[in-house]
Amino acid sequence: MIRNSINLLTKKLISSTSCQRTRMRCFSSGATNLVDVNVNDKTGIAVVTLNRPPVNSLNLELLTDLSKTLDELESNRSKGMILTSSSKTVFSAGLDILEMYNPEPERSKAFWTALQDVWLKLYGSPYPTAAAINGHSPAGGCLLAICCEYRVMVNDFTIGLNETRLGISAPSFFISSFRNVLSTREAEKALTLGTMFSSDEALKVGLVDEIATDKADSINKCENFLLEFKKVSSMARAFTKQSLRKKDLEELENNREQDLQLFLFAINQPIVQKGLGAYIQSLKKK
Ligand SMILES: CCCCC/C=C\C/C=C\C/C=C/C(=O)SCCNC(=O)CCNC(=O)[C@H](O)C(C)(C)COP(=O)(O)OP(=O)(O)OC[C@H]1O[C@@H](n2cnc3c(N)ncnc32)[C@H](O)[C@@H]1OP(=O)(O)O
Repeated sequence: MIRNSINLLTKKLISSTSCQRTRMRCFSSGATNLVDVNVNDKTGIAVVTLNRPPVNSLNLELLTDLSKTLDELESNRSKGMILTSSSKTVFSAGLDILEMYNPEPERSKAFWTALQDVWLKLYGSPYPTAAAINGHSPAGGCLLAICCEYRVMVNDFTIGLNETRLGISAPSFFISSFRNVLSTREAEKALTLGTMFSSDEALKVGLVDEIATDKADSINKCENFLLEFKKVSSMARAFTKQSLRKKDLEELENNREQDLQLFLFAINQPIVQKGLGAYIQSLKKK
């Protein structure tokens, strides 16, 4: 019992010493630890790192961890969040296709509900958000980035909502957050074609705000953006952001069940299953 307490104390001391060195507080989001969080004590900004190798595909567990993290940031009155990835080449590969292929009814419901939760919390967060996009960011990966208020993308990767290329339509809340960033004209063209933009193309069209040379540079640039809010009342800032995004947020809030049923209906269509099966095979053959 005493030895256990000493072990616990030693572990706490070691972990607090390593965090002090970088003036960071560390906390993990929950049981499965697929999301790491480091809060800079000086700025109050949290770097949230998706950590589900190999490609951070968004499955139920990762979405649940991310959702809990967003709750913690909100209840801790976070000064800001930078979303990034532990992978060297992928920000997030989007929704885990295996969650939609041969779906198990209860799990698919929980999966989609968790995605809705993450979107509502991230898109509507009272604290400022930025994405340090340090790798490819297709579909659901792009969704996470466009929920944020600012995007800095490392060169030589791709980003976009490519759902039509998989034979599915981007759900309505994907579309509304895309239109919050791009003009309706650009959004329509990119969504219908399923365009994946290079970093330079994404900058040109306004899908990202800055280009970075590497991950550290992207985090630095996101931090500079978030620090600008030091001069602004956080209440006024949050109210303004949420007013601008209110219609989109209410659209999903008021139609969650309908959106869930549409998803379940769509993924259970034989033609969608066939397409997803072929897509999984093509990824495996690469
Ligand atoms: C009106 C009706 C509306 C209703 C709508 C209904 C349904 C729509 C619902 C949702 C919309 C969908 C959103 C999505 O996000 S779908 C996912 C889209 N994602 C992609 O297309 C990306 C696919 N992946 C890639 O292109 C590449 O993997 C990469 C990200 C560019 C990385 O390339 P890299 O070469 O580094 O890795 P690998 O390709 O070798 O992959 C490694 C390993 O991971 C597996 N994998 C990759 N992506 C996914 C994924 N999204 N889900 C699950 N698994 C994935 C890949 O198969 C490899 O596995 P292996 O076992 O071979 O190691």
